Amino acid sequence: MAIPNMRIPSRQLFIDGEWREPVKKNRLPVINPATEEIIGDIPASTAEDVDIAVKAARRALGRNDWGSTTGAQRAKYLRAIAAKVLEKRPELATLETIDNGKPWFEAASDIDDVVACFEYYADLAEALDSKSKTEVKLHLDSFKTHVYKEPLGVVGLITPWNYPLLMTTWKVAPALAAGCAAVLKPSELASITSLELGEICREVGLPPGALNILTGLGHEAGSPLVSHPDVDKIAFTGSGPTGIKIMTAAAQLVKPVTLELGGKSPLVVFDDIPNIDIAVEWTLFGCFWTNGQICSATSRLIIQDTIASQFLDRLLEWTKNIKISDPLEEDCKLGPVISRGQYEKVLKLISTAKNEGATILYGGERPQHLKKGYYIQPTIITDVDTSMEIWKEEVFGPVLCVKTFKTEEEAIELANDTKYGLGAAILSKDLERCERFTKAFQSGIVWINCSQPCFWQPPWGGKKRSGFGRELGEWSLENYLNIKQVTQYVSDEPWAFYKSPSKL
Ligand SMILES: NC(=O)C1=CN([C@@H]2O[C@H](COP(=O)(O)OP(=O)(O)OC[C@H]3O[C@@H](n4cnc5c(N)ncnc54)[C@H](O)[C@@H]3O)[C@@H](O)[C@H]2O)C=CC1
Ligand SMILES: NCCCC(=O)O
Ligand code: NA
Repeated sequence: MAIPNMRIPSRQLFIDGEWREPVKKNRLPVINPATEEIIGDIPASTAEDVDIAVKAARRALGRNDWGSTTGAQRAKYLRAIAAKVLEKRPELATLETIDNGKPWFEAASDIDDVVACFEYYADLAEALDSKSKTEVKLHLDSFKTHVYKEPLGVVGLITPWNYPLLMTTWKVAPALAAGCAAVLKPSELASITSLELGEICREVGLPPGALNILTGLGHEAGSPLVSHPDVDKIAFTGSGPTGIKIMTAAAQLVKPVTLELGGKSPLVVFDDIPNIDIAVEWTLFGCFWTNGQICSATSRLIIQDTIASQFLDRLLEWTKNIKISDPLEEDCKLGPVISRGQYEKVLKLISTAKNEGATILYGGERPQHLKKGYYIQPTIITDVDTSMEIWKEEVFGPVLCVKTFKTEEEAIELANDTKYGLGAAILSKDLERCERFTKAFQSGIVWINCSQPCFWQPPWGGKKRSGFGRELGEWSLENYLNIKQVTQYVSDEPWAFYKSPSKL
């Protein structure tokens, strides 16, 4: 497949079904992390734009062309969006790669997931019609109670940069399926493909105001969205500190939030693995896929001491074999991290690990052959102590730290030794042991004999400092529905709680 060359389309904000210049007319640069060059710009929205977008969303909910649609009618729009995304797959993949830095073939596979997600939520939107009013059986005949599932209202969706269009889709697809009107604020570090989703919605004729897209900085656009009194809910994916800020601001308005935050997930490897190369590859994929910028990365390898030396030797050979290049090259397997800020943050975490006494077994620096771009070698750190920052803090870069264990109890203790609780993985031939670990892992996601595969049907999310709420599957639809119970008195008899006054 020839990778198309692309220029960044120049876009405005997408509000009320059309492109609108931000009130303050500011714009932000778009930087290609592989070249460090400015390749375009995006509009910078502020509180004034947020207010205009929220009003447009509220109007959409009040109009028949969106607010009173059935799930089946909304499904048509979702399927039309899916078809358009598929049609534009090569161009969207290229835009994703030059904006985010992920290898082109990974970006293209993200776009496939976007298509599947919109189609999946179209099916769920259709199915919603038969579930939007259900009777609840009571112990009394004089009353009838029904439960209505209705759109929650205007929802604010705030997304990160590591899977730009996919994380946007994880929120937009279920929100639209539920019949909400959405205001999306993608990350300023990778907004291009989310703006292209606006163009796709315009082309398929999505009713104005159903989806509004405001690019801009977190504190200038995201924060006013969270605090806006006419926004009914916030769904957020990003860092822990920002999640805390969002939850604090939302609490002032008793506004519900779902938070998909960071992680420091373990990968436990036992010496009974049937094939060391299969186990080594899952270990690499679990931490170095997406240029290492995965919220659920299994960035802590916990390996049984009986196999550790042989496993690490093989891990080194596989790691040296990873092709690090411009992500537009066909067989690139590791591109740059998202930004200079992230590049410096990751290198700082590595140097702190060294200063605290850990060993950089491999990597830890800029690859020699790449003088430009925010590239960091895939890095393996050993002689790690549980008191070290590299063991405790999320790196969000291609950095794997390693500890050994002797017994199952020790492995479980090490695996759960984290403030996070997103994912956890175990590689072992003994499936009863895997079952024991599944129960013992303090996480929302468990992988057995693999790491990272993520599908749109099961729930996605964590516990502890990884946040709460679930994305994907039917679970995500619930995030955007209001559950209303309706109780009707169906008897002709008086209620007779009070003594009736003398007859009229
Ligand atoms: N869990 C995940 O999937 C992700 C975790 N991260 C973690 O977050 C760290 C920082 O990355 P960032 O992109 O800066 O994440 P971030 O959490 O700062 O930003 C994520 C989104 O929140 C918005 N935002 C920032 N401050 C806000 C505020 N006060 N109110 C409302 N919205 C706000 C941003 O504009 C962006 O759209 C990374 O180093 C990584 O550790 C980053 C991206 C994804
Ligand atoms: N495979 C999707 C992971 C989602 C995230 O890193 O936020
Ligand atoms: Na960028």
